[in-house]
Amino acid sequence: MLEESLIADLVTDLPAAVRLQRLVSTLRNHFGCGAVGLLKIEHDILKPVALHGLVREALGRRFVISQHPRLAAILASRNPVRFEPDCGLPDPYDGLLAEQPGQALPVHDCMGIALYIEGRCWGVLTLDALEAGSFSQAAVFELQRYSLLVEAAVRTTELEQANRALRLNHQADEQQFEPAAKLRYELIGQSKVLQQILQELTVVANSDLPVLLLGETGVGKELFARHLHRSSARASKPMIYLNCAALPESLAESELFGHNKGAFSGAHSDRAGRFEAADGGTLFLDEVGELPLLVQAKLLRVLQNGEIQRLGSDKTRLVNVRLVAATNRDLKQQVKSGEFRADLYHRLSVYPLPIPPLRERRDDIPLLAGHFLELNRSRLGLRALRLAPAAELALLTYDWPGNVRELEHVISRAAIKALSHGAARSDIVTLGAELLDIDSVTVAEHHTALNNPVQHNAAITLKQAINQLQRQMIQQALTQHEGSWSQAARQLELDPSNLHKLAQRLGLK
Ligand SMILES: Nc1ncnc2c1ncn2[C@@H]1O[C@H](COP(=O)(O)OP(=O)(O)OP(=O)(O)O)[C@@H](O)[C@H]1O
Repeated sequence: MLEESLIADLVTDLPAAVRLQRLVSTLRNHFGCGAVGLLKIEHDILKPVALHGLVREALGRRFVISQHPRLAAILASRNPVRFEPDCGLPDPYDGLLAEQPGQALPVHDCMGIALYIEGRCWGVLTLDALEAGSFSQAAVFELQRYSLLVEAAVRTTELEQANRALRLNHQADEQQFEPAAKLRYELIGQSKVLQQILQELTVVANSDLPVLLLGETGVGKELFARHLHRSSARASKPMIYLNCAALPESLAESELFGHNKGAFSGAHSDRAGRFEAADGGTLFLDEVGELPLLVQAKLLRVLQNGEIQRLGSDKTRLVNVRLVAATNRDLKQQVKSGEFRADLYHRLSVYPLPIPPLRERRDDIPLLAGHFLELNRSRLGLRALRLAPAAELALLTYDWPGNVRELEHVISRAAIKALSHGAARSDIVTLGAELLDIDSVTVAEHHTALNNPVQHNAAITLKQAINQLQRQMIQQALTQHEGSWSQAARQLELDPSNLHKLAQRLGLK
C-alpha cells in the first residue's frame, strides 16, 4: 500500500538522495505511469532532485519556469492540475521518457501538483504517461491526498540537509545571487569525485587560505572558484576575475593596483585596480601560470605586506583580499624551469585542489549533457531537444580532451546542425551520433592506438589504454546492433551479464 510504504520511509533514517529516489519510484509503481519527477524551485527555475522513468540526462536539466507553460500552470494552482491528452502545451519531458528510449515520443497524459512547506512553495511533483487516458479523476484526487506525505518526506530531507550543512559550517547565503547568475554558475554533476571536491571546497572556503585550482582546460576551474567564493564568509563581497593570460606586461601594474590621473599618457582619471575592487572579497587569478615574471614580483610584494600603491600615487592602501588562482599548467615544472617564482608559488598553493578531467568522472556526462541540451533548447526556441541512445553512448565513451567546455560546444553545434538539416522547432528534435561529430575522433584514436602502441602507451597507462579500448569496442558493437546488449554480447563473445558488469565498471551504464 502506498500510504504505508511512504510512512515507513518517513520514520526510517535514509540518506537524502535515497529517500527522494524511493519516493518517486514508489509513486510511479502506485500510479502505474511512465515517469514521476520531483522538482525544486530556485528563483525562476525548477531543478529536478529525483526522477524515475526518465532518461538519466533529464536530471541535469534546469527548467526556466516561464519557458515551460505546464510547469507554470502547476505552480499557479493550489490544487492538482491535469493536462488533457489533446492539450496543446508542450511537456518538459517530451521525448525524455525512458520506456521507449529509441523513440522521440511526446507525453500524452500528465498531471502535477505544487508542493508547499511551511506555507512556502517548495516545488512540484509531476506524473507523466505516454498513453492518453492514463490518469483518471480518482488518480487526480489521490495525488492531492498523497501530496501531504510527499511534502512531509521533502521536509524531512530538507531538515537533514540543513543539519548537515550546519555541521560543515556552511555559511553561503543563497539569496543574494541573481537567478540568471545562479543558473550560469551552477555546478552540475553527481559523481562521487565531484561530490567529494564540493565537500572539500565548502570546508576550505571558510578557512580563508589561498587556494590553487589545478586541472586541464575546460574542467570547470572558474566555476569551482565561484562556488568557493559563494561558500565563504566573503560571499557578500565581490569576487573579481582577472585573466592573467590576457594581461599585457605594460598594463599589468595599473590593472592590478590602479592608477591616478596623469600617471601615464592615457590615464585621464583616477582608477582603482583589481586588488582594491576585491577588498573584503576574493580575487580570482585565472591562468596564473601565464603571469610575466616582472608582474609576479609585484604581486608577491602585495601578498607579503597586504599594501598596494596606485601608479602615480605615493599613498599606500591596506587591502584584505583572499586569493584563489587557477592554472592548467604544471606550475612546479615552471618553477624548476625558472618561468615561475618559487616564493610566489608557495604563497598561492597553500591549498592545492586538483579538479579531475571529465573522462575520470564519466557519471557526470549525462547530467552535463542534459544541462546543455536544455540551455540550447531554450536558446534556439525548440519545443524539445534530446539525444538518441547511440549519441548518449558516443558521449559516454569519448575521451573529452577539452573536458566540459568541449561537451558544451559539441551539443551546441549538434543542435544548430539539426536545425540546419531541416528539423522543425515544433518537433521533438533528436540529436543522432552523426551530428555530434566525435565518433570519428574516437575511431581515429582507436586506430592510432592499435597501430602505434608504443607511442600511445607513453601518454597513458596500460590500464587506461585497456579501458579505452574496451569502451570503444563495446560502443561499436552496441552501435552496430542498434543498442541491443544481447547481440553486442554475442559479437564480443561475452556472457551478457559480464558485459553489463564491464559496462558499469567502465562508466557506460
Ligand atoms: N560542473 C559543471 N556544471 C556546469 N557547467 C560546467 C561545469 N564544469 C564546467 N562547466 C562549463 O564548462 C565551461 C568551461 O568551464 P571553465 O571555464 O570553468 O573551465 P576552466 O577549467 O576554467 O577552463 P580554462 O583552464 O580553459 O580556463 C564553462 O562554460 C562552464 O560553465
